[in-house]
Amino acid sequence: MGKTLYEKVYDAHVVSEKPGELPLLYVDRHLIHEVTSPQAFAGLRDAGRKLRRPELMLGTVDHDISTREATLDVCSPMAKTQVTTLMKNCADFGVTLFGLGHANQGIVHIIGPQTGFTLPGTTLVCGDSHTATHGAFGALAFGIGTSEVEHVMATQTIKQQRLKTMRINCRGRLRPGVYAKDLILAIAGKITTAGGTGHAIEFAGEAVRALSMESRMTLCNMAIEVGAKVGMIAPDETTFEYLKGRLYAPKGEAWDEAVARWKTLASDPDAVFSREIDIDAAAIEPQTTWGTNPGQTCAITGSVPTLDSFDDPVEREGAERALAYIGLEPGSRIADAKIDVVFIGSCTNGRLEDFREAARVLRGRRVAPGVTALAVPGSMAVREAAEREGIADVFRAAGFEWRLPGCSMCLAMNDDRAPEGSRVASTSNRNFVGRQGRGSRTHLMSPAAAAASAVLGRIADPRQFLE
Ligand SMILES: CC(C)[C@H](C(=O)O)[C@@H](O)C(=O)O
Ligand code: SF4
Repeated sequence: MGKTLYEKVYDAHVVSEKPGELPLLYVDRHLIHEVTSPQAFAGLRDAGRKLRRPELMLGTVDHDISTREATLDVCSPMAKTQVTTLMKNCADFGVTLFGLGHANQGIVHIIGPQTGFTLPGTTLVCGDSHTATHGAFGALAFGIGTSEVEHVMATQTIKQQRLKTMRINCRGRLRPGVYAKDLILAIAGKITTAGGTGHAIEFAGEAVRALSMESRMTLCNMAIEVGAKVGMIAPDETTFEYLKGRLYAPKGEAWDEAVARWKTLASDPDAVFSREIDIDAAAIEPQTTWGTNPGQTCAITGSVPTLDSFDDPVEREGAERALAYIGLEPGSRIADAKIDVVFIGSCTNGRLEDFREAARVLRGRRVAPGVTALAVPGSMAVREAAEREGIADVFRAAGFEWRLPGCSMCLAMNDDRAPEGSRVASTSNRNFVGRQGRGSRTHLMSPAAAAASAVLGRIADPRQFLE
């Protein structure tokens, strides 16, 4: 029987497997950031241990740094401590760090791919739940806890259960004005936030093959939001073209060898998945969330569900609670919801393509009066490229604040917080209660939809602004 992409990468990394114990996997790549690494380094120090392979690690600062200035002076005491601790740890232990102001600094899930640190067929871990993003390259990538971070630092291995496999076949092509973000929100709406639990998801089908690498990352980024630790896409010419020539990508003969190897990773035609799901990608409309988890979605052209539409009493009660928090009437048109804040950024949608698409909507238009709009590039490289292309000017002219890279209002650990009670059109991945600031209310959507919402001051379909 053939193997799936996930099984091929998993099996190639098993170091030891004993009855009654979790298999031990070799780790090829380890990304770290300021929030989940300090205790791990401290544990290592206490035990008098060194890093097993510091050259396989890469660090960045992203979660609680300021996006106004690239200095620690304007950061919270907590951020100061975390960032300076990471700087010291990386210096002491010999880890490359893209620190504040560094040309490669950015959100951890953006800088890995951008530098070619993320490669097909590798195992990649990070103390961060959105590590599945890197699966877009055909890497087996997943988030780990802080004690596991320490284990990887000391041994370059991790204990990891074999997951069940799920293939999501995305048939047809996404229509213009409909993006990878809409696809993953539609999937979340269909399978719920628990649909992928215990599975490694493979996104496949014509719609996925047609996506750029940046869009594929958006898709895999949110695998965790449907309950799966892992989301993968088979590497192909799009993948190779993206990686070629990047800082840490193999060069010369090693590149040709690597590509030949990567071409063998795709799931075999006779591979069997534990579960298969079909999605009609061509039928998807722009999506947004109406509730407090990413599975509570509807079409932007549609309405918030009525309570009668829920058969399951638990779901119905959840919807009722979510709507009370979000402040929307059951059955109301979602496009009537007025917004106060717009956030374009995060590891879901903070890449160049995202800003390009939003700029298509914003060119020659203005943010509606009373709306605060933030554009936060996912990395310094994204920011520079957007400046060079004139995109940054489009955002500024429209009335957006054009910031420095970081997680920012995705989780509001720095001072980018949506005010209490405000409604936010956001390109991030989580719409949990209070996620973007205490009492804030989040609607997840694509960058083009967020830009359209900024212009109209209410949740808006981007297609009306796209020629
Ligand atoms: C801070 C970090 C541990 C967290 C995560 O694991 O995802 C954050 O990135 C998030 O998105 O909530
Ligand atoms: S941008 Fe948001 S989701 Fe991504 S790593 Fe940062 S906090 Fe987590």
